[in-house]
Amino acid sequence: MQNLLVGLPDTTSVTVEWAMSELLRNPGVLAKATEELDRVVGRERHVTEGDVASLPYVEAVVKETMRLHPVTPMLAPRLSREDVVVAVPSSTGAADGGGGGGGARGYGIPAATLVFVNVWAIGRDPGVWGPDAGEFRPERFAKSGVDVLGHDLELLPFGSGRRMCPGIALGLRMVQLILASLLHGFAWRLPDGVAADELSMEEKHGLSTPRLVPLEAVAEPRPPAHLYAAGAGL
Ligand code: HEM
Repeated sequence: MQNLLVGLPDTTSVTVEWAMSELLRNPGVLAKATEELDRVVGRERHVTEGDVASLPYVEAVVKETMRLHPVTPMLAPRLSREDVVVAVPSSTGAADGGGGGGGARGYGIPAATLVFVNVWAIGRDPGVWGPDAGEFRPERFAKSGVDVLGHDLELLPFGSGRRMCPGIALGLRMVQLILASLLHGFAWRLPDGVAADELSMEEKHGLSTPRLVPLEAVAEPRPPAHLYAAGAGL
């Protein structure tokens, strides 16, 4: 059933809308991403897919968005095939596991248990991300090497293992390219009278987590007017 919930339009647009929301609430981050685009792409042409690999700060913005706002807060359910103890660092205060791991510290999970992995909670856990876990700070990825490819278990917006998202390459590339194009093509601000700290960040809870209320923002052209003609600058 999970593949009914995911796919291109919803997953990518939900992620881009959260990214834009965070950027509008964090003008310093928005300015830094825009500066990177001006430096790498300039203002005389549009962003192309080939530019994405040269935009590490935009990539970090996407990762930070996926950390705080994973499209599917719970991964597809798993069923444990055997007794297992999931080891955890002692700082989390987990009890001794009783699931067949010889008393190792961790969580004992008996065979045939339905397991839900809450990536939303993992992404906001100060025990994993530090005391600023609730802040939108793409810089945290500058030197960390943590990626969204399913190997780093603290960041699993596309899941992990055999059932991880088969659309990851397309989905990731689309989010990066759409976001870069929006930031490069327009100067963004909140509507008059809406302060950054007043912007609603409430989520609609369900199998996916879009914004509760649609984002409203004002866009003004940045590059020269002739680039907005159909097909120009590509
Ligand atoms: C930003 C974009 C996307 C995100 C964040 C996303 C996220 C996810 C997640 C979290 C899962 C569950 C993985 C697990 O439980 O380990 C999933 C599964 C899946 N995704 Fe995506 N997805 C995205 C884009 C796409 C695209 C573009 C496609 C298809 C073209 C796609 C097709 C699927 C399918 C078919 C599954 C079910 C796989 C299975 O159950 O074996 N997704 N996705």
